[in-house]
Amino acid sequence: MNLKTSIANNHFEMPFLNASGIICQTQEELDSLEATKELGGIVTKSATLQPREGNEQPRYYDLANGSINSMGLPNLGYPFYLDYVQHDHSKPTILSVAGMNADDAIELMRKVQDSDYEGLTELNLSCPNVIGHPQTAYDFEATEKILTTVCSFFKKPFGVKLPPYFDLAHFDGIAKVLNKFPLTHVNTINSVGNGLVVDVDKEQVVTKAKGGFGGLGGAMVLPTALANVRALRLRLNDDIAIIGTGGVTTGVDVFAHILCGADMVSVGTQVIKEGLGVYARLQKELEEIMADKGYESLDDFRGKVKEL
Ligand SMILES: C=Cc1c(C(=O)O)[nH]c(=O)[nH]c1=O
Repeated sequence: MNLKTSIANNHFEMPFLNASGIICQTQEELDSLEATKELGGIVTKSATLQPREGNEQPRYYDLANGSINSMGLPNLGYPFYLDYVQHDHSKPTILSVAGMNADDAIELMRKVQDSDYEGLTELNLSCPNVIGHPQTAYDFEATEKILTTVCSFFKKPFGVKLPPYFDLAHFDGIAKVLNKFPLTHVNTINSVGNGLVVDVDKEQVVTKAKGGFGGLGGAMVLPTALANVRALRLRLNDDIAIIGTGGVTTGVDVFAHILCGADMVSVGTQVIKEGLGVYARLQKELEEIMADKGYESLDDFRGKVKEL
């Protein structure tokens, strides 16, 4: 069974990634990803110009059908992650960066351009939990402006992390902008922003920042994630790969993401619930489904979801 895949000239033995933010903030966490042989690549926590503590606790809450988080971009600062990805690794890395504003985002990309890092970079335009800051990629004009400036100097492979869209006109709008730029990939979706979970027994919300509003992940967002993967696959230039993120709990979900067009699939909430052993289960379940259907490689079914 061949599970190999690629993004631009980056080749992955396995189609599985960790969702940025999940077990990828510290050296120890990143080393545990390196040691997980079923993981095709390592995605770093989104790095900011300055280290950040993040939002007050509680900032993560587990639900039967997913999770809500309001982490607030806690990270060690971009120098740590930029140094980490320049060391030798057994698998490709994706350096995630997130500006607190457009100028920060551009400055971060300049830092990467000026480094010797030649792997993939992912510009996160969709963090929903930074108090007082909107999710950039909901503003198509601002997104185009940032990417125009970045592409005027950034000559290395990079993609963008997108929020979920919920309107066909919005899929059209963001694809029209992204198709203007030489992106290696888009990663869709980030968490579904500004959900609210209420503990009825205590009659209160479950996370502290922003009055309890936070990003939703896990099983409950799978239909939204699949819609975004499918909609963007149908609209983006063929040379822009898609990392499908959101709602993956089983090999069936991985198969569905790829069937909708994903080149790789990243897992977030389920890693928190189950640990890094989840990847061995997902690989086994995906291979069983492929064998049942007579598929030898991901290319045999990628993007071939049928309409009625
Ligand atoms: C980078 C910040 C993000 C965070 C966070 O650090 O709060 N949570 C998410 O669900 N998505 C993000 O992109």
